[in-house]
Amino acid sequence: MGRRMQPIWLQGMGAGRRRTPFGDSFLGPSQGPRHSGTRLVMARSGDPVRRLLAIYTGGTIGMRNQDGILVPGSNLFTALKKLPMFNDEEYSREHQLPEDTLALPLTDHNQRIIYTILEYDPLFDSSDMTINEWIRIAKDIERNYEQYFGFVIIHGTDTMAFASSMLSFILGNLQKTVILTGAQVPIHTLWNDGRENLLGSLLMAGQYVIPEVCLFFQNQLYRGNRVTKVDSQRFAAFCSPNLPPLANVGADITVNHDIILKASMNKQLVVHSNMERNVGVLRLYPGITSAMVKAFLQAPMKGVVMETFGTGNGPTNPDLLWELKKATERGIVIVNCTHCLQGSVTSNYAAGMALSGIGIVPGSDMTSEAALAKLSYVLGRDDLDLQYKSKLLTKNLRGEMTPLSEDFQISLRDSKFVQLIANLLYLNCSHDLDAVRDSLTPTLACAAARMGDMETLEAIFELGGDLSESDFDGRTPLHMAARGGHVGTVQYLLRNGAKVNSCDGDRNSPLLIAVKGRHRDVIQLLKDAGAHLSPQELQGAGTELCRLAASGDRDGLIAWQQAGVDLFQTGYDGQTPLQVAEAAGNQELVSLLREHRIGTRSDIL
Ligand SMILES: NC(=O)C[C@H](N)C(=O)O
Repeated sequence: MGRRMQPIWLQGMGAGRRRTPFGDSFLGPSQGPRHSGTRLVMARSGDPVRRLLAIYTGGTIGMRNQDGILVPGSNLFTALKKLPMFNDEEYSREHQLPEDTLALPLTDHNQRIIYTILEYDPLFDSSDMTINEWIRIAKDIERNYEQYFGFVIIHGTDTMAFASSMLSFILGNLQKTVILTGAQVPIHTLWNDGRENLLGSLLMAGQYVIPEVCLFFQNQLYRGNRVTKVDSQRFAAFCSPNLPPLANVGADITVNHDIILKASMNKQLVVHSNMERNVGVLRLYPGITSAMVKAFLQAPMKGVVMETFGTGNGPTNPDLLWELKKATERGIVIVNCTHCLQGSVTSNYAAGMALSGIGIVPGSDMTSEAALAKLSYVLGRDDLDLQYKSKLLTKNLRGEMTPLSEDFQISLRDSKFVQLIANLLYLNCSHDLDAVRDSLTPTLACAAARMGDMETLEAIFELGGDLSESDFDGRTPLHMAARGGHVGTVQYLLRNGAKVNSCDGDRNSPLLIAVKGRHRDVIQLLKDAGAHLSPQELQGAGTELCRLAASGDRDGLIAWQQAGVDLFQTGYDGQTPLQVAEAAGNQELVSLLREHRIGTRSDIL
């Protein structure tokens, strides 16, 4: 018997070897080709294999013709096994690949890519896909995240732009390549686009680290939340009207490195499965009546993408505007997107201004698919209040929109400056900047919290920053928000992992800082979240209370009491605050403290 090799699929990534995708991301000049002057986001060659998971959900690509009708077709694996471009038979045999796994022939750069097919049962025409199926895909990616280098999702084209938009929001902190693809003509027919699309997707996902949800079709790799289906039959079925492709595949591959999102380093993949289902799309048309709009906006509707004319205009009919206004007042979030294929909503026209004046959120240059997905994601975030959700919708979260130009008009004293720096660090940096980012993040977050700037905190959090980390003085964003008395920010931080009793370099807890600032609402929030003053903080409390009593500082005393401190302890000289107030002749305070002592006015203090 000849010597048997260890199956190759047990080596490399599959054997549990961990690597940070970005550790391997950039191909230097000596390591391989550069294409068209762009820096490649390419996996370093020389690794024995790259393993991919191909999730087959259905769609025309695998369909079979039954009596002249196309129906979803199972067993894509067997079809691919017969095609040499998808199956290096000799290699598979020699390396004993498992039943559901195939190897591509070696790439031009000697990269071996093997892929496992996970076939859904039942398979779907994509017209039947819903948020439930997209969450299922995301969970399958999560379950298999460590074992695979990248992921290809084989999906019907009809709703693929919705799927790629939804998945871009469902999958948080993505560090690996996820590519959706499919076909206009089944892979089993002689002349089809399925082979090229699938092969291209496997090659891109197996060779490049592009930490985004992408869509590959007709030699172009697009950002998934920027695409829309524009042709029901031609092979060039998709376009990305407001963002160039991330990569073009021809004789050469050109990767548009500058626009590829930066991965959130050191963050775990998060599947946001709490997507709001009660969202919809309302396309305005000339003469639409207020009664129709009213009917559309009834419960259970929670969020609506409203497709408007041109740069975001709609009829100025007062009845219709009234219905929209009533809906926004009821808490329905409406995002204004243009029904034009290309371009952005602006506020150039009076008709557009009328819409923005009634609480409708401008959608910039988002596609309707992306806006719907974003609404579903943002409205599903139970940790945010409604006002903040509306604000978040105007922010660029996953590269789905070009930020509004006002976001770039910053000054050094403006909180937008902090936000811009955070964005630059997270979205555009090379890995040399990772260390800079890690050391600057707590400082940026503290600066934002000090200003009560929840937008920036949310941006930092969304981009993968940890909001519980302390700056060089040991202060956390919660300390800073408590100092500023920013109730909403404190609430937000507590919901997003802030440690309620952490102490800064001076051993002050957020609660003590709030007490000193007399921020009663913040004190209450912190107490409700389990905050307490430490023994060190309580040590000098008696003396501090006497000092407050001497200066007649009623609010100061109330703040200490609210934090759970007994007002009748003694100061350094054995006197109580009541005795000090008596000695100072402060009758109002004396009577308040007396009543407090006998229990009748404890509510006042
Ligand atoms: N080309 C296609 O895949 C269309 C098919 N009806 C689907 O979306 O599943």
